[in-house]
Amino acid sequence: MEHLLAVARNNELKLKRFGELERLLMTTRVFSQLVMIMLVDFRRYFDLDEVNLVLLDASGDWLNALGVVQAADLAALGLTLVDGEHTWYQRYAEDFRPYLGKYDADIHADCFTKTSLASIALIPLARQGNLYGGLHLASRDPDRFQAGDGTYFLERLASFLLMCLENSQYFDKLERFGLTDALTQVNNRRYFDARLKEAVSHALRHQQPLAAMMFDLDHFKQVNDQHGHQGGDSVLQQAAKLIQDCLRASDSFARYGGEEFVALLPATDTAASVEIAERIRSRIAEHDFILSSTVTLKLTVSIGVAETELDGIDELAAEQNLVHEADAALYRAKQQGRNCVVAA
Ligand SMILES: Nc1nc2c(ncn2[C@@H]2O[C@H](COP(=O)(O)OP(=O)(O)OP(=O)(O)O)[C@@H](O)[C@H]2O)c(=O)[nH]1
Repeated sequence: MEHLLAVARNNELKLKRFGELERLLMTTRVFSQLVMIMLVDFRRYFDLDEVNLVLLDASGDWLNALGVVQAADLAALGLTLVDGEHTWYQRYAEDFRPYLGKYDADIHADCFTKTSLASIALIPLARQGNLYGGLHLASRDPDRFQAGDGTYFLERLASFLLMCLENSQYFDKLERFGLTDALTQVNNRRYFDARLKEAVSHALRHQQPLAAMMFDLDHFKQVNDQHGHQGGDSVLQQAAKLIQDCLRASDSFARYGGEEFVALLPATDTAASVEIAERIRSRIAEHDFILSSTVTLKLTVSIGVAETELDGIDELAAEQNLVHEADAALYRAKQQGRNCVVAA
């Protein structure tokens, strides 16, 4: 009797705590925070030895929601974004039912990083015959997950998680509309300011270089004067695309205002960024900007490059200095006659 009472109390406590976790998941709208709850809190809550999350990301939406820097941080905690088919995908492809049972390194090594695991649960995140990812739970206790255990709770958890993840993506998209420049469709200043904070903090933490580039189209006023504001708008759109195409996916690029653009290049020092800036400068100079079927024009760009200090500096000062120095270098490029790259 005593024992039954203890079990009942224990179950009640578990349900109450799970209710709290569910509420937390439901009210968390930011994708990265949701992932943190799934990777860190789940581990603690379910007393597991490893938790990993795989998300199918063929469209790149999840990666976009995180940004490359944050995606790398979460990857270290157990998030894998998969842009195509993967061995684990075939694992679920048959019926999208959870697998509970023994951990076999020959079969399951790609789902976990630890090797001393005894039992696992591989839970597909699926709905209506579509697979979106998988949650992988592992324990050193061989009895923790056993073939034949009921999977109702895990399947219910998986569909709940999928709903929360999708919701966070809707919120991210809504937010993103406020972070995109309407004319050029590249990121706007607000986006850049947020990314600058993250990128500087990451650079200081990992003692990795971080470069900034400021771009300003030369004599842009004349474009407006000669071809009208619409002509100027079209040039801005083409220039934004040209510059963005020269940058990596891990770089952050934004319209800073007017005819000024800015880029952040993680893990890139001054020498490498000057090379990249030089490539962009000559690409713009060579480009025929098309204004109509009969009118094209040539244009140049001036570029200022700077690299963040890594030693003895706080984050806020590093952010301000980086932008200020790139801007000062750009000013010098203008003074030196335009159509050139100047490093701080
Ligand atoms: N068409 C268009 N023009 C813009 C936009 N934003 C800013 N401008 C124009 O960009 C021009 C910037 O001119 P200035 O700052 O004088 O510089 P500039 O003519 O580019 O000369 P330098 O920068 O010194 O080489 C101004 O005429 C602004 O009106 C925009 O969204 N569309």
